[in-house]
Amino acid sequence: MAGRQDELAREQAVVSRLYARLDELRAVARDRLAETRREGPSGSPQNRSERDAFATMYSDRAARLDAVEDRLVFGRLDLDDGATRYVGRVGITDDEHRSLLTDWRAPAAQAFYRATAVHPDGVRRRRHLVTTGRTVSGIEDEVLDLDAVQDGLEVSTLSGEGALLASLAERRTGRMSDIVATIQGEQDRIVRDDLGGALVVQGGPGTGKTAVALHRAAYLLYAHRRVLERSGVLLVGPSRAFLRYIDQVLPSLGETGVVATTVAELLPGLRAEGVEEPAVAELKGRLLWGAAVRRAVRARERVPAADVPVRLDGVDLAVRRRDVREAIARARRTRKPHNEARATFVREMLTRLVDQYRTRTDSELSEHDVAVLTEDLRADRDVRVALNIAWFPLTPEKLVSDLWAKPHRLAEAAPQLTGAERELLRRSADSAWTESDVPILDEAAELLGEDDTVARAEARAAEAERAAELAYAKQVLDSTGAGGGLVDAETLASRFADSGPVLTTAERAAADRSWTYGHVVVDEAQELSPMAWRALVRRVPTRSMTIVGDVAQTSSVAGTRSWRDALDPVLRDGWRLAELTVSYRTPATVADAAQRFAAAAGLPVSPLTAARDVPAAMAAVRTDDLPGETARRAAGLVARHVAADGSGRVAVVAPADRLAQVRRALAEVLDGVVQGSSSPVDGESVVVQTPRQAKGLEFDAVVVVEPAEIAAVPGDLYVAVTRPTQQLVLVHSLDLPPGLVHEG
Ligand SMILES: Nc1ncnc2c1ncn2[C@@H]1O[C@H](COP(=O)(O)OP(=O)(O)OP(=O)(O)O)[C@@H](O)[C@H]1O
Repeated sequence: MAGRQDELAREQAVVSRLYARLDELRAVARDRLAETRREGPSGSPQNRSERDAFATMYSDRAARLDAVEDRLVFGRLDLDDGATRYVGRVGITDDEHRSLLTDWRAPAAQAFYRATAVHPDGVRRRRHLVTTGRTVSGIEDEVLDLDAVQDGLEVSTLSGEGALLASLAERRTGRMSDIVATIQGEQDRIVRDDLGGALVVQGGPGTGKTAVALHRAAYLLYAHRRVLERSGVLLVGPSRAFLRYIDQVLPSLGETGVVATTVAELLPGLRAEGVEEPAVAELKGRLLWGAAVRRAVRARERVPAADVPVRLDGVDLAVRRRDVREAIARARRTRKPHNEARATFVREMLTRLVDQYRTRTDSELSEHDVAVLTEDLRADRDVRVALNIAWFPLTPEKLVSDLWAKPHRLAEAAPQLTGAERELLRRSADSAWTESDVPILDEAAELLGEDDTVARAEARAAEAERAAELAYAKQVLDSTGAGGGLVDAETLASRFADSGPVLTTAERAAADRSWTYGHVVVDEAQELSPMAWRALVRRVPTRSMTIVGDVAQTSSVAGTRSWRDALDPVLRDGWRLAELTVSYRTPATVADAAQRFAAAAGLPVSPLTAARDVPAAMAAVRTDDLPGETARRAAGLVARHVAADGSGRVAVVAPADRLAQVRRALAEVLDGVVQGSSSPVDGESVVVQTPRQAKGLEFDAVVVVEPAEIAAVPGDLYVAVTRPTQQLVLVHSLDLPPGLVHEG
């Protein structure tokens, strides 16, 4: 015992020293920030923007150092050569740049996650340090000794088992936390995999796909900071509620520059809040819309049925069919988007009308005459109308809403759809946009482009200015010796370039539909339709992606049951598959029942082994009073799992048409505790949700109401029963679906 106390004291001394150094570094960053700000708003514009850039750099650094307070150091490696290495959230060095703490993402930390007795990787002993605040409260050692394995002494395949199991047993708070101290070997291999190409991570519920995807984003930002800081990383999740559930993970890993969005929010400034039937979403998700939108755009580049007479200065002219045909062909040859190619079409037509005028009046026209005539023609109402009809300037919204509201437009664009399918898509022009409209709108935006004659001139001027700023920023970095991996010349230049508040890469990217990212992370990727894949892939020309999901949990009819079917059309052979097989969330009893159900229902399940079991993890109650029994059971779970400090979360997962009655019953039993929120992030201890709202989330305990009804979409029931970390209660009046054991 004394030995252990001594060890704790020794580790405490190291940990205290690391926190003291962290405090020093924070103070330095704050002092520099204060100094920069003290200089006030004087000096030349160049001085001011330089100061702004440094202020942003120091405040970024201060924010990063603040974010790593909790469990700053969590590991220690004792190496064969006698050296010792501490592993933590960030790298810390002393005044002389000697390493005190190794960033978990550095190559030197990899052995902390990967070394095993069979492959010790130069490690003699791995130590997990458990800290509470700044106090070391526990130590767990693993001696990587092959003899022990051969003697059958070391049987666990989990690394840092004690620390891992303790973290799995913790009460949930409604927010996801990082797993940096206990990442397992199979997860670490995914986290540190190469940046290039698309990596698909398939795994059953609770195998850590979301956690791994987020840690991988943090790892890539560390290992490829120069590339990714400039181009940015995009994270796509299934809903706003889900993004809020995970939004503290990356900051706790010291990374704040990731753009998080949903498919519904992919287009800046457009809100897609409408809802629609699954059958409509499925239709809109089909790949056919790529070609259909192209046809719809082409239909707005049209030769009139007859020549259109126009009159200028008493001279009769005509917008002739042949001229329109040739001008259209010429404009198309530019291969520019519709609205941009329109300038070529209009110029060509005006030239031909001037030629007609010259022939009709049999006159010599000076350069000046031609310029005046061209402008008069351009301003003439009849000419404008005739040219618009031939080449209509369009917004994506107008193009797509015409498809849904005007049957002839849809028939012309998507002739392969049946009459019944077209009828299904029909809706009025003022209907709200839905999530499945977004990829179609994106396709339209891509093909239409912008009418940007002015914008292009501005862009050229801005580009010249930016080149000058870049040169200046380089000079600043050289002369001050700043940089140090925190900011590069381009980032600095882009900060100089903004006259308003300094914008980060993430802010600029989020506001720009055509921004292309350096890496895209997609979670719950099985739900995406083929059209949504097209829209995402467009945003990452390098195809560098992390795609995580579970094809057995698919609930959207537009989603996928096979990665090959979903990805081959958009990524061809540019993707590779990795699998996660250990469930960290769900107790073994529950995981096994879920697997039996899924197999019986024919879902494409992945192999799954639970990391642990929990006593009395599962129960089923048959009743004629579903709402009442549900409420009583939920109240029991709240009493058991929600602590006085507010930690602990309980969910009731019910079919959509039962939510209201369940909420009412619960409100009676729990005295108004349930506010009707559908998100655990809002601090409520108990929430009532549909399986789809619960997707990706987790709770200490879950009541699933009438599983047989939820099983109408088997993936939904699979999701519902795999949400608890401790306890699952099935409340039912109908027979349970096959595989879910009744335990009374
Ligand atoms: N190595 C680990 N150490 C500690 N906790 C872990 C580890 N791996 C996963 N977990 C925990 O297991 C739970 C499930 O993880 P996560 O939500 O990432 O799984 P998932 O595969 O995305 O699940 P689903 O398919 O249901 O969305 C989380 O609480 C996560 O923190």
